[in-house]
Amino acid sequence: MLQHLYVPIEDVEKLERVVQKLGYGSYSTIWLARDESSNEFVAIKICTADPNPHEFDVLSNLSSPQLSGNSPGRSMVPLILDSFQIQGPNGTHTCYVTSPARMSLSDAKDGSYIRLFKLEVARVLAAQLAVAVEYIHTQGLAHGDLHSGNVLIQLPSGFNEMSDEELYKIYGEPESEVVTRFDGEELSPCIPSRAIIPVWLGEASEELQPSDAKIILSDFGEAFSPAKQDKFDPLFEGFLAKEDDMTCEHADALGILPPEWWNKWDARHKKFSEDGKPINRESYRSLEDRFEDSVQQPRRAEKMPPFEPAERDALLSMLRSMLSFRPESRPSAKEVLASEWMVKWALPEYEKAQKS
Ligand SMILES: Nc1ncnc2c1ncn2[C@@H]1O[C@H](COP(=O)(O)OP(=O)(O)OP(=O)(O)O)[C@@H](O)[C@H]1O
Repeated sequence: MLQHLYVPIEDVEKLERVVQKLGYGSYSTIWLARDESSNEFVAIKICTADPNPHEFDVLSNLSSPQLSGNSPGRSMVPLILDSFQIQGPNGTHTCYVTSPARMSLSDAKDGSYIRLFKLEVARVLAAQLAVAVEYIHTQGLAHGDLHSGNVLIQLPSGFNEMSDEELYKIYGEPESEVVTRFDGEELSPCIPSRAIIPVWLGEASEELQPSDAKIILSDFGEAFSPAKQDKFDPLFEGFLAKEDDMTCEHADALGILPPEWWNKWDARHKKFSEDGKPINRESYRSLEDRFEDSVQQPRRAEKMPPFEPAERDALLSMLRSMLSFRPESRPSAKEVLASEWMVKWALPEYEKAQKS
């Protein structure tokens, strides 16, 4: 708990023009506020009491006006519009102002019973993600924590025209809950006395339209410079899964590991013949099987068009190359943008959405 020293709500309420809470993470709370000069909504990220938040440094560098101004990827990273500090009982909280967002992709799915996007929207989102990642790579950075909770959707145009009263009428006023201890003891002064529940500005994934599907790639807390630092993560991790089970899943989906790794994996004999055929198993799912039961079948069940075979094959071919076991065999973001699926399906859909 001591590393996660949040700001007391009273200190947030002292900030002028904070109107709602947008979200929270392990290292911050994020608030919707109105910029006094432009009258537009902004997001204020208030970090936990950490004298030197890594993300702030990264985003400050990315926001530098010297960096290529008109690259489309630049509009998809949260540029810092302003920054200040709050002193609280836990120490100094760095606060920075960025564009506000409506929801993350995972929020949009959680807000839906069917958890699917329109095919056009999925293409537009994937194209922008590749553009954004390629942009940050050109700035010498790797994001380090790409997942659907960190891809945010921008607020719809027209949101800024809303008055605070209209905002509260449509989305509700801030609701808070008193913070108590399980053992009934007094809270220490470093724990906020109340917590505000984040507002829901989002909509169900299937309702999102291509023209509204504009992303902001957020959470640069794990970003790093590959030229200065190596970082290794497994392609997939499982919650509570054993390492051998995860390795088996990798080999089922993507084929056997490179020989020098395969030969070191002793448990392979229990699950595979020496030439990599699955043995002693009732179920075994290749990448194509997983795509069929996790993407195509749910789409058909909800009467949403599935991927046509030519597009599916191009998409799987791009994904398979991105999931190569050896990092050096994986395409760069630039090469991903040049893949058949991007060129024939995703990027044209993105261009169409920009014009509409
Ligand atoms: N600009 C923004 N506009 C709207 N909501 C945002 C914005 N930035 C972040 N959020 C929301 O707040 C949540 C937490 O943000 P973020 O992941 O950046 O915080 P964090 O403290 O670095 O968290 P963690 O490292 O635990 O993910 C996000 O999942 C998102 O829902």
